[in-house]
Amino acid sequence: MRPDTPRDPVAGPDAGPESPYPIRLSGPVIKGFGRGSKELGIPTANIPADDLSEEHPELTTGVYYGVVALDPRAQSHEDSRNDGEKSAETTILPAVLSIGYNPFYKNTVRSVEIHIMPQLTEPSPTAVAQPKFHRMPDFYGTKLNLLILGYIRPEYDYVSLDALIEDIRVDCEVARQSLLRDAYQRYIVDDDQGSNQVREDREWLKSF
Ligand SMILES: Cc1cc2nc3c(=O)[nH]c(=O)nc-3n(C[C@H](O)[C@H](O)[C@H](O)COP(=O)(O)O)c2cc1C
Ligand SMILES: Nc1ncnc2c1ncn2[C@@H]1O[C@H](COP(=O)(O)OP(=O)(O)O)[C@@H](O)[C@H]1O
Ligand SMILES: [Mg+2]
Repeated sequence: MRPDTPRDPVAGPDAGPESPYPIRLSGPVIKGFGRGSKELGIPTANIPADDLSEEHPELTTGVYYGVVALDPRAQSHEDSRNDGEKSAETTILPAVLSIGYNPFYKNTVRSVEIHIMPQLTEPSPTAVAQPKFHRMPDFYGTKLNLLILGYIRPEYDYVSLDALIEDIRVDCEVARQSLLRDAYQRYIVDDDQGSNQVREDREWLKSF
């Protein structure tokens, strides 16, 4: 059960991601249990977790923050004349995610669930007590690239659905404040100050 202790406003070192981060994950967006939007009002894009134990044994269950990109070609499907061309612009967006068994729901299989947040230049919808979590048009089947930049907390069970929602709201704020630091914003905004490694990670994020 969640301990009754105050939450830190940021997670991870100010100087930037520390080993083993950043960690790269990618996959098509698949169906989950359909609870995210319906029960919690928090949509989460689920990607397959099958190869996680072999490919990333260092990724323990828990809540993380990072950045994501969605394959822009999936969004411009109708315009098939452009097929194969990478003309559409890829946007990098902030994200908060959970990896694990959702102890509140007692899942028997591990899932990777990503809640995509609005750009950091927009006001945060989760800074208030009655939040409206960010919602985009559905993008099932679209390939998603995720760069995990830091760890926030372990997964917990909760006394109520409201307590789970409130903790995820705080996760969104922790992720946002963590990503607003210079060394992390570089993964979202290309300010020419990033190292070669940051540039490589950004290139990877945008490669579909
Ligand atoms: C940032 C974040 C933190 C979460 N933390 C927990 C947690 O501590 N315990 C838990 O049982 N589920 C946690 N969840 C998972 C939600 O319960 C999950 O998103 C919900 O069950 C929706 O599942 P679905 O995609 O299969 O519909 C978290 C989800 C997110 C996005
Ligand atoms: N901000 C968002 N973050 C993640 N997914 C979103 C967001 N807005 C809309 N979606 C869509 O909602 C779907 C997830 O909703 P959810 O209720 O968690 O269903 P599921 O159980 O199938 O994962 C995603 O697959 C995606 O298509
Ligand atoms: Mg989901």
